[in-house]
Amino acid sequence: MNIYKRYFRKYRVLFFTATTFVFLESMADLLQPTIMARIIDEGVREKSVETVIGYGLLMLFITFLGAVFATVRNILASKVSQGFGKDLRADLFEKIMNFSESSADRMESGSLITRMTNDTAQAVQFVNGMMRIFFKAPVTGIGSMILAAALSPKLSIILFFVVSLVAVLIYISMKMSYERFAKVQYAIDKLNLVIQEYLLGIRLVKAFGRQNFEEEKFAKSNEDLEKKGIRSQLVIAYFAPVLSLVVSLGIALVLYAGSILFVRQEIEVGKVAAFISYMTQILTSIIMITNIFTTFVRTKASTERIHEIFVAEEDAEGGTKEFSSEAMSVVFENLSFSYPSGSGLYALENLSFCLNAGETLAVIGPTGSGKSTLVWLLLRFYEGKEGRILLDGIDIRDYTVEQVRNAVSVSSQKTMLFSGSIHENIAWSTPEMSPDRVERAARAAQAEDFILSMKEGYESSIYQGAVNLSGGQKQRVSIARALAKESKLLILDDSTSALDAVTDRKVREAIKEFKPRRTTILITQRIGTAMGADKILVLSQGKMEGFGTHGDLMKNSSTYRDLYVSQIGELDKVVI
Ligand SMILES: Nc1ncnc2c1ncn2[C@@H]1O[C@H](COP(=O)(O)OP(=O)(O)OP(=O)(O)O)[C@@H](O)[C@H]1O
Repeated sequence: MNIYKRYFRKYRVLFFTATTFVFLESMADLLQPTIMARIIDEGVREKSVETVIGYGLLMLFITFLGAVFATVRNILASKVSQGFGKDLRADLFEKIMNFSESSADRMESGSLITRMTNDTAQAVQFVNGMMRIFFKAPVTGIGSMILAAALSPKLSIILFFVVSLVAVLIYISMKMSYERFAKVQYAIDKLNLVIQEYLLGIRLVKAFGRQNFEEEKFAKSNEDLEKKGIRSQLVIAYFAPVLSLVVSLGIALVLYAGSILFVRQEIEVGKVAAFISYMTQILTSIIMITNIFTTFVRTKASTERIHEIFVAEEDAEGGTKEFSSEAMSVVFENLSFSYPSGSGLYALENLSFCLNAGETLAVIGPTGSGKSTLVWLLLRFYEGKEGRILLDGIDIRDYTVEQVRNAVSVSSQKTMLFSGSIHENIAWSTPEMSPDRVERAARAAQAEDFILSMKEGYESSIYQGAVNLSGGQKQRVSIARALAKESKLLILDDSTSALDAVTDRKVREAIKEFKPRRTTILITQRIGTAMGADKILVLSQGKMEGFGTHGDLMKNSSTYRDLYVSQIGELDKVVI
């Protein structure tokens, strides 16, 4: 529950004011039965109308005060709990933004959404309840016990047994609830994931006629949630009637014992009535405490899930070195890396190559050979296990993560555009970017024609998921966005795969014209794209199969030659 501490500090004044009002409200409640006893014993029994009216008015006044206190504490409780919820969600969001890739791989997005919404809502409810009933129940309960004991020590013996029995029942129900509630939250995670996956691939699901399969998957998760939900509520379903039964038996016993004491003239009628009233207050408080414990148990499970986000690994920080040159040299020295969540096999193994500042490197290799992994390492999403990467001759870990990412622009394999205008998407790295730069980047990415053919040109909207653009159009906007960013290293990760060969060539030529001295890495499966680069790196199963110019590789790399033959034609027609 440590995560509440920092927020508690911020809201402590409002929190204490609210609890003060809760305390005052409880006092008002506690006074009622004693005044009632006076009305019966001093007013009704003595037939004194003035006494009945006097105490009656006092009772009304105290009730009114109690209502005022309750209103104030409700307002304050809402303010504090909603403010806390807003702060908690903001902090969680910030933390998730700084997640290391390993953390992001580990926590599925469906689970993160549940934690950000359901679990925080549970925490908000807990904080709200803490100020509304958490203090009220113990104060009213303990106060009632003291006043009841003062009224009749003998009847208090029955009270003691009833309260003890109820406390034991609550303890057992709490133990049973915790595990079940945690399972409910994980079932919600799973359901969210199924929904999310379906929504992301909705067209594919329909195209493959897999609706039935997806429906079944959803139904299974939905049923699982239903079962776990029922199991978690069964605890309350079983225990609530038992508690009510114990409470009713207790009241019956007090009435019975009270009547015996009354006959023996050891107690007055008003006092028995007040005792029953206090007993009801005590038992209501205990029921409230049961709710508190249920909320507490649920919140404990939710808090642990929120806590997991807060302690997740963040992007590594680094040293303080700064980039000096205009373009960036890139050196890999015996670098090996395997994904923390992967099979344990190296995604890149003992990789060494050197790319001078301003040069273009093409990385080619079959699928799964480690091409994208190289990009993630250059962006410091992951750290190499052995060996090192040098940027401008300095170990990548000696720069801050922010510096490295500022110096690199990337157009990734999975094109992702954001809802907003085309201009906003291209100028995404620098919102105040001049329209001229945006248009130049669009021209270089061969995107201007289709942008201008749209009704509102650069101000045309991109809908969520960029559903109103074709695959090739999305890729071109994504390339323009990478080009427009002021960077020293440009990485295009298979980002011209949806373009025809002519447009692909035009894009490559324009990239160099746009910023001639920018180091560029082109990741590709196409030999035609790789051929024109200053250097080509051939990867296969994470290992370097060749490195050099097109001519060098045609002589020395059988993998490269095979790729060439498969894509371009027979070797005897090849001019090396
Ligand atoms: N997040 C990840 N967690 C675990 N393993 C991964 C992860 N990403 C990639 N891998 C594994 O690392 C290896 C290299 O993957 P990578 O994406 O770098 O290949 P690639 O050459 O870019 O492939 P493609 O051309 O298909 O994009 C593959 O075996 C892949 O299964």
